[in-house]
Amino acid sequence: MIKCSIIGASGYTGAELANLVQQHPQMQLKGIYVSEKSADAEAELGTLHRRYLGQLELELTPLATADVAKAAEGVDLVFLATDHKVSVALAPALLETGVTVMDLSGGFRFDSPAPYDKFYGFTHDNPEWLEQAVYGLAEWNAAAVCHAQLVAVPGCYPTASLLALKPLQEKGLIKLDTTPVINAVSGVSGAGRKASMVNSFCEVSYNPYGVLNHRHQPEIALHLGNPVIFTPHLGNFQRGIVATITVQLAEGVTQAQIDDAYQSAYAGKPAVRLYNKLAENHWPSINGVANTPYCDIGWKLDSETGHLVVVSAIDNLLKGAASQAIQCANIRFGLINYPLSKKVAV
Ligand SMILES: NC(=O)C1=CN([C@@H]2O[C@H](COP(=O)(O)OP(=O)(O)OC[C@H]3O[C@@H](n4cnc5c(N)ncnc54)[C@H](OP(=O)(O)O)[C@@H]3O)[C@@H](O)[C@H]2O)C=CC1
Ligand SMILES: CC(=O)N[C@@H](CCC(=O)OP(=O)(O)O)C(=O)O
Repeated sequence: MIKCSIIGASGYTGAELANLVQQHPQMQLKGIYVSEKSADAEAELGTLHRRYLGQLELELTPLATADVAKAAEGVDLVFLATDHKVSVALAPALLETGVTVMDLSGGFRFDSPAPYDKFYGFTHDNPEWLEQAVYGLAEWNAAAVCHAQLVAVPGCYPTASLLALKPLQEKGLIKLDTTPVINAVSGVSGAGRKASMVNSFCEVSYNPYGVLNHRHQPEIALHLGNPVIFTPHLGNFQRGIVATITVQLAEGVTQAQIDDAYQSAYAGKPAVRLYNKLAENHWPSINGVANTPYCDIGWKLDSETGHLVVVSAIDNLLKGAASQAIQCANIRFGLINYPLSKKVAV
């Protein structure tokens, strides 16, 4: 049994994680934490998130930053489901205890501090751990995740975008010096549980935001190895992301090469479901992935112009956060592939 604790467990991704850890046949949930002065301190998780009423009965323990090492006592693995700045503040003391850390924030997704000043609005003061952290895109980085003490679980939009684009990039199918264009829409849970004007019910519309300056643009570009134009949109639904991506292919790339790129990249990778065997008018959708750990990918080539449209869909709280963190933990500790293993019911 891998013993786990979760810091930030009352939030949207933290609660999903708590549920997945509790259901995991080879994991044990030892502690769930919130900030020192949290309004939710001592509450049962199932009373905050009623889907889990009577199932998640552990109480949320308040944790002072200075005492964070307590969350590592007697456990093998700590999940950080906290804001970027909080994760950067908490991770070093946890790592010093020798525990493995899966961080769901963007606090360790880059290999240098520079993007933090420009895109995150704070100065990163831990370049050593930035260098050591492994980017946890589970289908692509398993060999490195296997040995990592600190895993930076990718952002939700980057997960959808990278899983769609990497098969093309790795096979050299994207035309040199061109920039894939990613238009993506996310449900409101992507903004977290804390109330704000932006995610207030009456304010949410369908609109772009972060145009040409969203922090996921450099994250996608870094881990793809190609610049991208990324435009996120806020949708008036709870959870899920659909990314519609337009790519200019290299001269002469055929349908067979594209199909082969996706099939060979994701053979034996049950979290990714390919739509090319479905009828032409079937595309990945929010309904197809919400509340599931899957990434669905479909594509269509315009053979006259060499443009490819790729559509990728995930649940932002699962494949975009909690279930991808569990996939990384499974890889790191050699566990069964829960919740994707066919032997275990989800
Ligand atoms: N929502 C999403 O779709 C995705 C989110 N992420 C990232 O995952 C992280 C968590 O996101 P999300 O679940 O949405 O966030 P929420 O705002 O829903 O939850 C944040 C959690 O952190 C707790 N917290 C805040 N400060 C501290 C602290 N100092 N010590 C301990 N706990 C603290 C909060 O509780 P309290 O304030 O009561 O203490 C709460 O439990 C973020 O970095 C986010 O960017 C990544 C991918 C997708
Ligand atoms: C709808 C919404 O607000 N989404 C969030 C992305 C959430 C996510 O992926 O988190 P990271 O911050 O950990 O990268 C945003 O655009 O900021």
